[in-house]
Amino acid sequence: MALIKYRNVEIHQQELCVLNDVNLELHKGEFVYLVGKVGSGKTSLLKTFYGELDIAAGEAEVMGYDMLHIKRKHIPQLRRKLGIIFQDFQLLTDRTVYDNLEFVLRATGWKNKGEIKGRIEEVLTLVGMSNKGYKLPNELSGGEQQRIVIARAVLNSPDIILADEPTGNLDVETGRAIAGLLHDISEAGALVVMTTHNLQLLREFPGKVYRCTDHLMTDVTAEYNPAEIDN
Ligand SMILES: Nc1ncnc2c1ncn2[C@@H]1O[C@H](COP(=O)(O)OP(=O)(O)OP(=O)(O)O)[C@@H](O)[C@H]1O
Repeated sequence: MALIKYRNVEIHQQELCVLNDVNLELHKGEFVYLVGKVGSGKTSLLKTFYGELDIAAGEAEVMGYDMLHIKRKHIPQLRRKLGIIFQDFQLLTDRTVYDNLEFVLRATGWKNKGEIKGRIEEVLTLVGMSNKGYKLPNELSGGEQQRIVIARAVLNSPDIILADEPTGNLDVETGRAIAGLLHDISEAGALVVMTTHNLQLLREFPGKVYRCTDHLMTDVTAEYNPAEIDN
C-alpha cells in the first residue's frame, strides 16, 4: 500500500499555480529526491504532505488521510506519524539536546522516565551523537545540529520522513554524511522524501528522483541512474 498517493494534484501558493498534474505513489523503504530550480515548487509539494499547504484539486492520500478533506483537528495526528526536517523546525536553543528530545516525547504522550531515557539514547546512537545529550544546540556544529534534528524526527519511528534541503547549509563532507544517514533510515524501512540542489548526492545514494519544472513534476529517476551519469 502506498504511504503517499497523489493523482492529478494541483498546488497553489496564493493565486499562483505552482504545480499541476502531480502524480505520485510512494512506499515504505523508498528514498525519494525532489529536485528542480529555485522556486519550482519542491517545498510547496513537501508542505502538502503534512497539511501545511492546502491542495487545490485532484486526489491526495497521505498515511490513509484524504488530504483534500482532512479536518484541521486531524492534522496534528497526521504530523505525529511523520518525521519533519525543515528549516522552520529548529531546535529549542534554551535547553540541552536531551531536553529537546524529551520535550517531543512528552508532547507525544511518553510518560515513563526510563522509557524516555532509553529511546533518547537509541536515537542519539543512531545519529552518532550518543555523548552529546548534555550540550546546548549552539555548542554544536551545523552538521551536529542537523543530526540532532534527524534524531528528533525519528523519535516516534515514523513511517515517513520529510526533509527540506537537509544538507543545504553544510559543507560537502557533512552533507554527504547526513544524506547517508537518511538513506540508512530509508533502508531500515521508512519512506524518506528530501529536496536538494546537490545533484552529487543522487549518484552516491540512489533513489527515485522527481524534478519540478514549468509547473510540472516528472519522474527523472532513469536520468540519474549512476550508470548513466558518468556520460
Ligand atoms: N508563503 C508563500 N506565499 C506566496 N508564495 C509563495 C510562498 N511560498 C512559496 N511561494 C512561491 O511558490 C513558488 C514555489 O516555491 P517553493 O518554495 O515551493 O519552491 P522551491 O522549489 O522549494 O524553491 P527553493 O529551491 O528555493 O527552496 C515560488 O514562486 C514562490 O515564490
